[in-house]
Amino acid sequence: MDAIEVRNLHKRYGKHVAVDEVSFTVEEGEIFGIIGPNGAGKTTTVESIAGLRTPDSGSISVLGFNPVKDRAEVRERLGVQLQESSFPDAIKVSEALELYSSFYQNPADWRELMDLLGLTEKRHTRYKALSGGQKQRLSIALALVGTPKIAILDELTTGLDPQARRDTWSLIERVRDAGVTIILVTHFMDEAERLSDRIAVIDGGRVAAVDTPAGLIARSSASQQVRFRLRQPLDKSILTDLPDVTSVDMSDGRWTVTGNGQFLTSVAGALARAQVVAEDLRVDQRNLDDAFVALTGRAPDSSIPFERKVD
Ligand SMILES: Nc1ncnc2c1ncn2[C@@H]1O[C@H](COP(=O)(O)OP(=O)(O)OP(=O)(O)O)[C@@H](O)[C@H]1O
Repeated sequence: MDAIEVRNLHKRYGKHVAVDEVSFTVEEGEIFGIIGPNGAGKTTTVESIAGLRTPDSGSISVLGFNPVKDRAEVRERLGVQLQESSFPDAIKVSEALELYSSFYQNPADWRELMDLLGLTEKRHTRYKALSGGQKQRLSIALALVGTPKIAILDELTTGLDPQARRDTWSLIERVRDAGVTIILVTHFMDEAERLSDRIAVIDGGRVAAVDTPAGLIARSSASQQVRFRLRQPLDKSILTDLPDVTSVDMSDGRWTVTGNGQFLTSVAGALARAQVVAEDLRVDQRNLDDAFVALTGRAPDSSIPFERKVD
């Protein structure tokens, strides 16, 4: 069964169309990534799924419920970590978790969650005194405290240092393994590629593509390169004649072969047949960044600063 079905979602702010006929489905138990340039309509889309914004037209089903009409049912089953969580400055970590858990019929053990998110030492600390990373982890804990069937995580690791990001990724995988369906909105291509089962690329309010990370990468037309050195001489035509090889350059003993499709396998086979050994071999892999550029014409925004965790 689909956990979420979004059909022809449309939302405008004044004259500005923020979301334009967006459709996709999220399967139960998957991590569904949403990526796209700034202002693409990602937050508007996920906040509509959570019932926090009312679409102008289109339909949304969350586990069979309508987020606007069946608000209580959706709230009980869907947890949201919003981009800018704002809590009273004076509230303490444990108080926030206890308070939020009281909103749900079947809450998680908030002390366990606090421990899982590495916040136990900070349980008596007031919200305003938390570091950016700690605030972020608290907002994740609050999204999970209602034992939701679906969690929406918007900018999951923005503000976290590299180690804390990796810890958070492991946590999210554990949450998914426990059966929670996750929608992950992110600016980080490595995060989307590592965590998502499928990804929707949203650009200018429209869905540009929905596919697995590997499927999106395969769609990007960018070619791949392999570089190596050869001890023995090699007739260049052995490589240029290979299928899928588009160019071969050699200078200072360093070879650069560009191609697509299965060209790496053909190059490796040709070198083996010629009985030459490649040294210092380096493959420039295509990744989700390339797919993002191919689909949106823009480079992903990787300039979001992170804040050092102060523990
Ligand atoms: N409440 C609002 N009132 C007016 N315009 C809005 C409002 N919320 C969003 N917008 C505009 O709608 C468009 C989509 O915004 P949205 O926040 O959904 O995009 P986003 O993809 O989440 O962007 P970002 O990655 O920067 O968070 C943007 O042009 C934004 O300026």
